[in-house]
Amino acid sequence: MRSMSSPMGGRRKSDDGERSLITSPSESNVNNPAVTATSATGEQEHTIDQDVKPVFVYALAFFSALGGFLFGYDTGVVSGAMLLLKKEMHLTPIWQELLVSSTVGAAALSALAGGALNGVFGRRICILIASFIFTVGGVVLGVAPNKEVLLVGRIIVGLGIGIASMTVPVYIAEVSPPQLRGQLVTINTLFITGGQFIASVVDGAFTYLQHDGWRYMLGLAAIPSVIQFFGFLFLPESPRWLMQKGRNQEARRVLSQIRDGRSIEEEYDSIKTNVEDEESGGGTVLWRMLSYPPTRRALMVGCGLQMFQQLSGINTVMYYSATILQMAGVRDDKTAIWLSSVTAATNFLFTLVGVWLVERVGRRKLTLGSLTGTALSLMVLAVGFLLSAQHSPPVTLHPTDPALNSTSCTLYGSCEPCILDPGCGFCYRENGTTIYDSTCLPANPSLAESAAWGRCSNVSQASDESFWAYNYCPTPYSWLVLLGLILYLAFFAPGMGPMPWTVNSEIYPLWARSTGNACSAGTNWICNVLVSLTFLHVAQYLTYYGAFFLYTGLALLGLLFVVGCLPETQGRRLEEIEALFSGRLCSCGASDDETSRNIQYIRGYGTHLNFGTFGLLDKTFGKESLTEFSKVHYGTADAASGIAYISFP
Ligand SMILES: O[C@H]1[C@H](O)[C@@H](O)[C@H](O)[C@@H](O)[C@H]1O
Repeated sequence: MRSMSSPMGGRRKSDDGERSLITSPSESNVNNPAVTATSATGEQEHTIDQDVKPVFVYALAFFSALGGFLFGYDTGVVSGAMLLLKKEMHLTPIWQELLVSSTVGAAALSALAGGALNGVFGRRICILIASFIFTVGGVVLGVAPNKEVLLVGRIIVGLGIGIASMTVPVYIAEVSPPQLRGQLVTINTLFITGGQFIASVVDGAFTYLQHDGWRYMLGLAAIPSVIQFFGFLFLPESPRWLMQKGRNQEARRVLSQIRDGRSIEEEYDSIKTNVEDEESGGGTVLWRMLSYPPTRRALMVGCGLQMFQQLSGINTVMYYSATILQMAGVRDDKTAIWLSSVTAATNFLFTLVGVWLVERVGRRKLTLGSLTGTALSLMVLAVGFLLSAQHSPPVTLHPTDPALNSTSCTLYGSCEPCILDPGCGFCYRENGTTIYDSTCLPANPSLAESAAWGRCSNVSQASDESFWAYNYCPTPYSWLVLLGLILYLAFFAPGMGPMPWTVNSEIYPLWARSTGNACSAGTNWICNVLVSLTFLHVAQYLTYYGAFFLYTGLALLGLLFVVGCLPETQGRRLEEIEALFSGRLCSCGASDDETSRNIQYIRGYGTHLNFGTFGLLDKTFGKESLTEFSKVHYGTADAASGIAYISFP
């Protein structure tokens, strides 16, 4: 038996058809002890669960979201740690890149493997494994004697991040009541951005400790992971997973514990029916997902959202924020690091706006609004870079030293092409807004923080006020780029940041949930590696403004995808969401506007139900609602349990 849904005419006011559907069972159906309806706005769910104060669920969400915090902390802390590490361990650019991207690469692999782990061991054990791995990784990084051990530590930490990133949203979604689910899962992304923010503050604080500062930066992550580990020793497994494993008594106990002793019968029955329904399939889960249209569509929507999250360039913007700030005139390294934490704080604060909005406007509108703003801000960033490039200061000094003959740096006539060549940087003096005595010089191959040769080769001791710009050009249009950066974060963080995680945690039926989340989280990490590793090359070939126009185009493509394919999942039970994907792919979103459509789920309990016959509907629900039910398109009832699901054309 499969739950069904479909549109049912226009949105009605609460005093007409919709209300009659909801109220009629209790008013007129004596044979039918429990009938509930859920509207697209989740109104009825609210009346059922509104007064539940699930304190315990908040505690579960908090301890789980520490996984999100570690995800954010470990991905965020590395940029500051690298500044110190590259000096102390004399890291070549290859090693720097390895230490940064090994974590993300390992996260991609373990997120994909996390699906199987989740299916076998359950959510709780997976979170325990992830926090254990985080702790080991933190300790290894903190005590690492050389770069090889550092690399091992970074890979270990990445393995933890991958498992946590796919398990935590699933766990939170499965323990939350429907009307709080979006908010609680979004809290996980709040913790991710919170982790990134704290990491930037820790980076700022420990840069003053030139020797071994990086040990504290990287090692401190072991503290929250130990807290999470011990917290989870006392927390329960997801009742949905327990039922899937046939541990029904345990599931009932956990459900009543997390619902603070409220009646759980209806929820328990609904999960149980869903589990029984799902046990019938054969073959691997991924194969079953791909061959069953609703889960195939859900998977495409889930992976598509994660892909567009990364392709709209969040990590490039985060990574590039220090450089953008340098363009804006912040030359001192330490100030740039501190100001980068302002960027991370903006990301965090606006994710908070997302937590507030998600249950008010729903996932679809939030994602659409966020992605529209993100595309526009990317355009502002691109135009800012374009104007900066068009007004790029010329090279005025052409030193004739023979040491320069072997480099390409002498070929460039202005700053823009010079800084886009990874081997060169721009050395200049300035007087107010006037740039003078400017040269394109080879960069110091290991540090790139100074020129390899001549003026600017020892910038900190230069008495003549020469500036060394390795990957930016001084420009009067930096304000536009800064504006683009702030707008970008303000729009991205409430919607495109958290919604891909939130939506993925709720669009798959139970049997496909861990595999679906593993695939989508894996897609997120793979696209993350792709975008961050290619950014500098893309910029080299397309220039910075070209790169940002490219991201604008990708964000616009993402917008089309969201408009067409993302249905609203707000307020629905996880067991009911599968029905949203029963239509053709990318027809679900387009017609699923709450204002033009009203989806209803009617679930009836009782031995009298037989939805094959409409006459019985009349008897069951009373005359008043017959007009609505005459539109019934499909209905099934399980004779044994007496639970029926019907849908409307
Ligand atoms: O949702 C998160 C969040 O937006 C982070 O800021 C970003 O770094 C991650 O890649 C993303 O998955």
